Amino acid sequence: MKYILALDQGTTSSRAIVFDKEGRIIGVCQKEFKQIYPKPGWVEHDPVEILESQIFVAKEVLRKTNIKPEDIAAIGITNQRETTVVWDKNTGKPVYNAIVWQCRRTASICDELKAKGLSEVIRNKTGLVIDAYFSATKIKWILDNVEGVREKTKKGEVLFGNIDTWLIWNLTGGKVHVTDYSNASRTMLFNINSLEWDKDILKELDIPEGMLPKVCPSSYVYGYTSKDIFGVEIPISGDAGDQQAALFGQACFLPGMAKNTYGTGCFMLMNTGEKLVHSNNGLLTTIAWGINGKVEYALEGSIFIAGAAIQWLRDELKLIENAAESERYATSVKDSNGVYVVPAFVGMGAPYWDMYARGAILGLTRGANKAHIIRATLESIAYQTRDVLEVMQQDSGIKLKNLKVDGGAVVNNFLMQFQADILGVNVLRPVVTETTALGAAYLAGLSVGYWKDTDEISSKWKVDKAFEPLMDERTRQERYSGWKKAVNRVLNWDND
Ligand SMILES: Nc1ncnc2c1ncn2[C@@H]1O[C@H](COP(=O)(O)OP(=O)(O)O)[C@@H](O)[C@H]1O
Ligand SMILES: O=P(O)(O)OC[C@H](O)CO
Repeated sequence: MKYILALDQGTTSSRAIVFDKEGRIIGVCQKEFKQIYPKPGWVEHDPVEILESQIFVAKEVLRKTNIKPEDIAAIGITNQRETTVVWDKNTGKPVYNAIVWQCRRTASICDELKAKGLSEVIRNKTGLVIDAYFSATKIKWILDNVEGVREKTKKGEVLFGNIDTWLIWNLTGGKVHVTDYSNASRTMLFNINSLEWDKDILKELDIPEGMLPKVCPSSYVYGYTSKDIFGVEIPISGDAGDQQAALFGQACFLPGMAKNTYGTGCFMLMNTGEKLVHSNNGLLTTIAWGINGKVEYALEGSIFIAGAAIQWLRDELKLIENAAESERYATSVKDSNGVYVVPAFVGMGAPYWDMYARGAILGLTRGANKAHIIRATLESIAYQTRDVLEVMQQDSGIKLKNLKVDGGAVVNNFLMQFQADILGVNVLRPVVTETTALGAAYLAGLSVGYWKDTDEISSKWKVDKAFEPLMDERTRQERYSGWKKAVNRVLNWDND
């Protein structure tokens, strides 16, 4: 057996990547799917389209690379996290569209939980801040609002899963209903101390435990693909939320090691080992992975909109034709001319946690042009990362010298250089930037003996380019304080 197949089900596209034993990419296939916005602030996906696109790219990458399914030693799954699917166990059909992590429809349910004084309890149990981001209130919304679903739930006919669970269930022909520790820790229903679904929270939200998947390690044989998909049964032996998978793919195996992934959103995670560190500044405590009989934790700063702001420039404002063009415009001007873009399109995550913040362009003067707005949009990704890095250093007591980066937007050299400048920290871009898929492949490969251990994996990490800070300290502080001022203007905007 020569290869591992990683299925990376992201917010905007499904990807399948084949890796060899050196952790090199042998082939990639990607398919975008529909984003559904039924109302302002609401975001949905069609779970069937997600499944079909994922199976399509998996078959297509094997076809393109001429690799036989027999030569795939194992499949690793990684997924956009929190996104919630509820389906009928008998028909296999979703009872509603997937409610996406970015969706704000359950903000009022969260407000009620906060008003009941549950913030502290929920933080201690789950490591999370009460927010519409997580699966718990999304499940409740479906049970309360989709006709007939609560009845079916009572009869045990309905299952819940995040996208990993939905894929594994379907890939195994409806046999296996599981998730892993990292995904479970994003539901706001999982007790990260006792490693069990939390009965008190389930009761509070009126969610029956029977519809939840079994929680397993992240590197583990969950089941086998049904024969009608690839013609052979392939073990599915790795599963992790995409941000935790990226931490694994970046070989951040030791406490204090951190990475930042620039995709639709931006997610910085720092490994804290077997120690569960609670943040006082708006970071999340989350499970990094469960492997080798133990669970390890991470601190996380979640930024909701990063690369998605570049898609907004392309699709809504039509200022650019493709994402790569943003770099050309940004470098065509010497700075943003005082313009700040705050892309709080779905509220703001860490460290602000404001469900009611909304986006804005600030600091406009008559000289402000398209290039300045494009540049300011890219800069907003770097500023948000600084917001998170500052509290990460405070909460962990660790001063980072280097930040490992990955994800679709790190090809943008302007963004990476500006990031190093605004942080005052070296930014290290590895050769393989598809680190999410790589992490899922590593988790899958470890459990079937394709790779021996994490030392073997660490030896494969290689830097492509190191971006060193060039900006002087005074400029850095001036620019950053402008950002803080801009953020203050948009907080709590939509809370009438
Ligand atoms: N050259 C670029 N400059 C800035 N952003 C980019 C560039 N290329 C891609 N992106 C952004 O990266 C994101 C895609 O990254 P990816 O890791 O595939 O995301 P996801 O897994 O969230 O779907 C998109 O939001 C896109 O706008
Ligand atoms: O799809 P991505 O890569 O933007 O990741 C989304 C995150 O998992 C949301 O928590």
